[in-house]
Amino acid sequence: MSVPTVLEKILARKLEEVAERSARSPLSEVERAAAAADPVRGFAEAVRRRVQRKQSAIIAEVKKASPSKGVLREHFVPAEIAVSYEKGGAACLSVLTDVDYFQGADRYLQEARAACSLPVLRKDFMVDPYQIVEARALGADCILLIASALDDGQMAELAATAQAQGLDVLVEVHDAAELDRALKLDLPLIGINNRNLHTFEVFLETTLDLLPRIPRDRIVVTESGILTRADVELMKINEVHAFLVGEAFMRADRPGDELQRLFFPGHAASRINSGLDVE
Ligand SMILES: O=C(O)c1ccccc1NCC(=O)[C@H](O)[C@H](O)COP(=O)(O)O
Repeated sequence: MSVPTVLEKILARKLEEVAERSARSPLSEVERAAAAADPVRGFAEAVRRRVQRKQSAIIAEVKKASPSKGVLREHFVPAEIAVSYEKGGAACLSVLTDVDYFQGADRYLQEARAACSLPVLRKDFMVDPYQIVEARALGADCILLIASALDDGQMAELAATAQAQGLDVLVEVHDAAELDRALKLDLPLIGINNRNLHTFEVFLETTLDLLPRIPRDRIVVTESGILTRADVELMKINEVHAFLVGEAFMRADRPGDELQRLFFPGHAASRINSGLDVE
């Protein structure tokens, strides 16, 4: 028998977690909370608006720790980080809610969203429709579907639940076979994760290799391993304008300042947030 990878362990734990949570709060109760949640902020639209102008659309991640890197940030105050990201010119936030492997929490999403006006992705490992309704109840605007964690039937069911809840979906792939499966769903945001979630290897070429296979009506989000100005330039000269970035910002004293330095050097954040052309 082969040793399970970290992704496989995370997914096994998620199934237990869903069982525990639904025993504590039945679906009907979570559905009522979801129906009473604040109106959604358009996540895909916030990304699209910038990409159409060839401006960088940054989905800035709020992540205390990760399985591959351990603790990234000791001073971790999600509301403070969210404010800093908004000032630095982020288009959206991604907040880790997974407790066991990322030291995340549901309340981090709520605190980050309440502190700013940006749309928020619930960054977690979705395996059951319950978690999607829960995401809406928490105030999320978008959820993540990871193709390598789901079969076609599960992806379609989870995407339909998200749509019924009014949530956007970021569907994440790492290779051509996963991309073909993701493209069967009518979803505008395609995330290409440069990190192999089984081995943790990171290659930015993953995005560049898959790009030619993606129809022009989809928005490509390059995810993971963007650390330097050269990484950003490499993506931009290949017409990739949407980025999901965590580590580079989380290790900085002021995450929003680092965002601005990496993506909008020499420009005032007020111009970025007002939608003026800055690149
Ligand atoms: O980051 C990990 O170690 C990890 C392990 C297993 C599953 C997912 C994992 N990360 C999620 C992500 O892909 C990143 O948080 C996201 O793309 C940002 O990446 P980075 O800028 O490299 O922090």
